[in-house]
Amino acid sequence: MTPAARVQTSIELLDAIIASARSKGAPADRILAEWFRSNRFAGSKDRRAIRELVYAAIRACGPVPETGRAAMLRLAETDEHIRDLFDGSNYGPAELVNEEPVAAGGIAPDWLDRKLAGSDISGPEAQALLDRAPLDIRVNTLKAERATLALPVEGTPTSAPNGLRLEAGTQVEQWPDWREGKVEIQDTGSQIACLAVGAQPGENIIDLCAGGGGKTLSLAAAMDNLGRLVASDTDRNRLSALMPRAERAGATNIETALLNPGQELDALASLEGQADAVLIDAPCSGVGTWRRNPEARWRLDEKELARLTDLQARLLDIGARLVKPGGRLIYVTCSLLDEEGAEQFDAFISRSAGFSATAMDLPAGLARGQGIRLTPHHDGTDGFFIARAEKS
Ligand SMILES: C[S@@+](CC[C@H](N)C(=O)[O-])C[C@H]1O[C@@H](n2cnc3c(N)ncnc32)[C@H](O)[C@@H]1O
Repeated sequence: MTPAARVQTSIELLDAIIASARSKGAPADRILAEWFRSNRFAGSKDRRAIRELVYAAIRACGPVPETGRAAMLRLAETDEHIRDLFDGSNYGPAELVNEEPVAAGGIAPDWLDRKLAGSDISGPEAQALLDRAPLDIRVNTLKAERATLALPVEGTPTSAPNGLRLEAGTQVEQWPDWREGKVEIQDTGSQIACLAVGAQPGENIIDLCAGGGGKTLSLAAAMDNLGRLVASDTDRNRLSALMPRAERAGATNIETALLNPGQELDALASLEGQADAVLIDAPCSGVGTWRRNPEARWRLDEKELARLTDLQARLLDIGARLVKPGGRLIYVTCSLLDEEGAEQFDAFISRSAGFSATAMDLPAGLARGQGIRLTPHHDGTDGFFIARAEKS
């Protein structure tokens, strides 16, 4: 493909991504994967170039752009080379006309910009939300040790005790060490959130929103496979990805529980008041993961944010019922908005007799309300709010 044809293809893909964001349809990654699958003439260099153009254009636009062409023209404002490719050549974008609309730049749609600023995310903190994310792995201590594991490439130790940072794009999933479960791909922020649980061998721990088990596997390793670790979620597909991962990781103390939305406690009734620790890695806006999913900021609206904050409050109350006296509840979101983080946790503490916030000794982050916040700018991790409460 010519460079101009790659730009035109990216414009068409951006049109599809914008329409899909508006209708809450398929995510950008899936739209790209499908296009690559059905257009085999695009070679690996074309695919890489198109992916980079599409994601750079998404990052360059704050609010949802009107069209893919307007989004590409926003990117072209910072890259003259792209502008020159609007030359009307075969398969390339049509020539520029006077006063063509250019999509607005910035960090996010205005309403979200204001919410970020209200949570002290502005300037370089806001800009860093759109950086490219690094690739972090966690050495699985059930099978290996960071100090002695010889990997195909050398990683840089991160602030998480078992973490290593690799060059973005490293094909970790092709390594024998990954297939043998010695390493897991996991952002450093996620690894640090697991440290906040303080999981110990022999404990009874519930990972209430376990999803595909990223944090569950980390907890199983901290427990050295001793004790009981219940991984629950309402999403059957995500939860079903967990056991094969656990097998690869050699994690043997995990059991899964599929929950009914709205009746979560039904499947967990026998565990009420029993858990040494309950981790609530709550569904959230995902602001802290925009580096990986920059188009997520075009999908969020105030109604969805309100739905998420209501769900988070409900999950906190459900989690609280499961904690035993003297046990702990750990609340985590990958959002940087206070209404999903510090304020949500404050409200929980205020309405929950017997629970009080406790200090955590984590290797990164800054105090935020009664918890700790990690940010891409300050910590070089995905953004997280992490807080812990103890039940008297
Ligand atoms: C942030 S993700 C969890 C990520 C996971 N802990 C990990 O580390 O890979 C939030 C999860 O909450 C789940 N969820 C949504 N509503 C829920 C509910 N009512 N009860 C339990 N889990 C729920 C979602 O399906 C999603 O998997």
